[in-house]
Amino acid sequence: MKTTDVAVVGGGLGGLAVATLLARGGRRVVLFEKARHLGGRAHTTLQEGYHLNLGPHALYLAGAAARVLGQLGLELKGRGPRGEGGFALRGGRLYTLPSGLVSLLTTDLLSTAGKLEFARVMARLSRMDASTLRGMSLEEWLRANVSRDEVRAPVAMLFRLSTYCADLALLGADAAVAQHQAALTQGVRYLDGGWVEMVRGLSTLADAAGVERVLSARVEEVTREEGGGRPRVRGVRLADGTEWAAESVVLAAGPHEVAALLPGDAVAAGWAAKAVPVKAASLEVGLSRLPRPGALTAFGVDRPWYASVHSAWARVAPEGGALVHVAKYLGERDAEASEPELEGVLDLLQPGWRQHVVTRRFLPGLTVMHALPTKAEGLAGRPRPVVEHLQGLGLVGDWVGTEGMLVDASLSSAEAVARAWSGSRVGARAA
Ligand SMILES: Cc1cc2nc3c(=O)[nH]c(=O)nc-3n(C[C@H](O)[C@H](O)[C@H](O)COP(=O)(O)OP(=O)(O)OC[C@H]3O[C@@H](n4cnc5c(N)ncnc54)[C@H](O)[C@@H]3O)c2cc1C
Repeated sequence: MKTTDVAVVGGGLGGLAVATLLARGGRRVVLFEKARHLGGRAHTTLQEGYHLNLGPHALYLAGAAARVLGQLGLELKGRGPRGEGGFALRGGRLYTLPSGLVSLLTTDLLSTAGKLEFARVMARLSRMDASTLRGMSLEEWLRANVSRDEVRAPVAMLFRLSTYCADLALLGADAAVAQHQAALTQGVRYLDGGWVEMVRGLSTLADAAGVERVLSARVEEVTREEGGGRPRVRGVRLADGTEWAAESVVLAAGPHEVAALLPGDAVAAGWAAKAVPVKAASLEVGLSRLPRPGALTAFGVDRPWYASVHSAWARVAPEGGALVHVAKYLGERDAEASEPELEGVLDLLQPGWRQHVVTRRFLPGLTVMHALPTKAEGLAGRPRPVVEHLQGLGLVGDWVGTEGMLVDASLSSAEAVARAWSGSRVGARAA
């Protein structure tokens, strides 16, 4: 049997980050990834010179991921929108936003009274202590705090944009407001070369720290033993039968995968049972040129749509070409999207785009986040990164820990596991 100090299951951004942090702390770390390549949902495909992420991806510069990447020493190039070329989309019509989303105040999208209320709500949101909103859904918060329907719709649109969630009746207001504040404080960055650059950067740092990686290696089960009252991990067993002994195991995968790796574990089964995933449909289009160079983003106000010319800010298309992402935020009310529906959004933003298509891809049901922080539980109710009922087990992912959503939660939980296990031998066995 092979041995290591820590076995990390999952080679997405969360698994790579936790493996690097633990290896830098002096652990022997082996990372197992079932796919042939690292990256998970941060994978980017190079198609005809266009760098296609799995849907539109933006790094929140004030979020936990940017903080952890900075601490690791990873610099990522790219830029984010500064408000130019933006439109609100309502009733099949585009409304110009002369200087970005704040300029909802200057369009004819809202009445004068609506503009005043919108400004008041935005100011209030930026100052709020999000943790006081625990137990309330975002929809309840909107109903209690925004009196006009014409204002509620664009405010809801901003929340969809920063959280990816369309189910505002389920989404906890604490998590949503914290994410909205992170998105607005310093804005976002689209990455040159796509999110695979983050994967490459982290994987170089992991190599330098001495992490051993095993690709095409599906872990089938976390092996366990009774240990003086509380059970503890013993290692992992791979699908090909190979066993690794490890003092600790970090599962950097989704809740259903985690439950499958821990058969008979009622706590893990409970995490999977209650997880409400956040889904999106995505149409990516590589164009030889943009028919309307000044039309760069469209935000759906009455429909959960979003379109953005990422190549206007990041190097993700060949010289002269353009990469456009169109997405639909899926939820209970709008559970599906068709390709023609998303094409229709692009028809509004970039009429004539069909004549310039070089490459395209439609992905109807991507999992953006494994579990949305619910009204009942909020961020505080998510599973903890260091698991209590099974010694030596850590969890990393966008459904774990008390900080952030999306990749911010993944990297925050990676940091929390590494911090908790630093200093002493990770979950060391009793002598
Ligand atoms: C359309 C879309 C848009 C997004 N936009 C944004 C955005 O704008 N901003 C943002 O912050 N985030 C965004 N995200 C989310 C972001 O991509 C994820 O939060 C992040 O990539 C998650 O990383 P992870 O390592 O936690 O999980 P994953 O990337 O899912 O990695 C898990 C890995 O574990 C592996 N694995 C699972 N089970 C096993 C097993 N048994 N054995 C071995 N390996 C296993 C998988 O193959 C996978 O590689 C978006 C996601 C999508 C889909």
